[in-house]
Amino acid sequence: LKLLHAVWWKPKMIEKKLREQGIHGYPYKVVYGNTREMTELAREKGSEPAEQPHDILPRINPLLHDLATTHKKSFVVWYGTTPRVTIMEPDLIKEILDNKSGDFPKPKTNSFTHLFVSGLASYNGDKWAKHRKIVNPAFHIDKLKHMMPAFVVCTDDMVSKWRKLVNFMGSSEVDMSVEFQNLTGDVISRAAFGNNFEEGRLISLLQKEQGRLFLQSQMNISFPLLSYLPTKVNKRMKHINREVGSLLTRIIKKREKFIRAGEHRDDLLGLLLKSNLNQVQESNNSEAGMSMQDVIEECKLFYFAGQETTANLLTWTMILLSMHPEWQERAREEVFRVFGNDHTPANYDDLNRLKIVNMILLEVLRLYPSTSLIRTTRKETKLGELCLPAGVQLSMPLHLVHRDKEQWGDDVMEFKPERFSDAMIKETKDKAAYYPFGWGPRVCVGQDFAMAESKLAMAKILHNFSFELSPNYTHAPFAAVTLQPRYGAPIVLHKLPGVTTTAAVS
Ligand code: HEM
Repeated sequence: LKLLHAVWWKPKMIEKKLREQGIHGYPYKVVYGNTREMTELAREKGSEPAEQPHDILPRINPLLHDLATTHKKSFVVWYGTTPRVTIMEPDLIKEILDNKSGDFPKPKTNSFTHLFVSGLASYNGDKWAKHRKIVNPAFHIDKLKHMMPAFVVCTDDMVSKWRKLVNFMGSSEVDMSVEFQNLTGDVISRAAFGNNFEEGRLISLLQKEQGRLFLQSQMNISFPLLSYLPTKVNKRMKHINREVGSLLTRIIKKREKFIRAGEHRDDLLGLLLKSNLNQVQESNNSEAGMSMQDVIEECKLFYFAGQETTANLLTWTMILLSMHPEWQERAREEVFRVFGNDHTPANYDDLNRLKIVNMILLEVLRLYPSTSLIRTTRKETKLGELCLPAGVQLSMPLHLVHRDKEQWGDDVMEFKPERFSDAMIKETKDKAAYYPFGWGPRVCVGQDFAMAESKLAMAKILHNFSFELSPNYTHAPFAAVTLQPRYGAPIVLHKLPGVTTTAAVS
């Protein structure tokens, strides 16, 4: 009876309540929900060429596209027995993301997901509040300023390597998605672990493999129980989890020893441990701080939350600037105008002078953001005029809302960085029609970190190279937590005339 209730009665009741409030979708099917339709539609329409390159939804999620075209604002999709209601209206999105009383928590993650990622991003309630309070100070702008040398070293390493390739061949084809995964992994390793950079790099590689295996395991949406069986993939994931755990334990213990000896380092780990210690001392309560396991989870999260997201932002920026060479030229002209022939940005304040580069990054984040923010209802909850039953997931898909004609106008599918001029940013600031870094109390803790890293990398690349899409590039974005180019991002780099090696890399 319990099983029947869970797989038939409960979903049917929720479906009825949603339908009564005008929330429609594909009908619920026992156990599978709409996963079969999703797979079939993806197979059927997923490879159809897009009319406009940035009109990507019909390809990446044909079911969502179909429902959004028919129902416009709110509709439901069944992931197995879980209903997921899509919310498109900025006022409602703001109500959900701004909620401070815990009415819309993040969905619970299972023990298998914890192998890959846990920490701040998946907690709710008091645990989230405690961790957020401790993690926040480590990402403060004043602290970021001290991390700039780490960003500069990693970016210079990458640019020097490219210059060698280009100098040798005249021009060179590089897969940007691979290069930027390496760059952002190195930046986090250096910014987080300073002197323990090499161990950090190993963690980065292992976490990258863990991400790939996790994604592979999630592809089995038709057989979700596979996640729990001792398959080769699952065993490897458990092994990586242990390995990363012991690497991080060693680094953290070493660092705690230094702190006890009065020696402090201003990298993310040092700042996190210091903030943790302050919290315990101020409240005179050891429970107010994080445990060793908690710190390990937060460090792992830095890789998951900060590596691929930033690598994607940079990868799509290179692709879009290759598709729109007039903007590539405008951005390069700005970099040379602001810094001259012999310099590139070297500190945090320098980066604020790059207005056009900033506009470009914001427009790339509009068109190619992470996929969706998800919250849930634990009890019957009011949202605007709606009364949502318990157990409903709420999805706020960035790639859909960022492409809503009502919010952005008829040219919504066009790449137009001028949308993000200072005046326009002010006008749309309070409207949750643009939220690439989330919104409200759970807004991305690393957004200034990511923007600084991306502006620096783009400034140095523009200062050294011109670039274009390789004939081997196929525009096929696909959604796997973040939006990625399915077949990589091969781009041809050309040496800029008249730029000397030392000046270019300095
Ligand atoms: C372009 C790069 C990035 C993008 C697009 C991005 C996007 C986001 C978004 C949309 C959220 C909110 C998720 C939600 O509300 O469900 C988020 C949260 C978060 N991000 Fe980022 N992020 C980026 C870079 C980073 C970096 C570099 C770090 C750290 C090194 C980071 C750490 C976090 C953490 C810890 C959270 C969880 C915050 C919380 O729940 O309180 N992110 N990010």
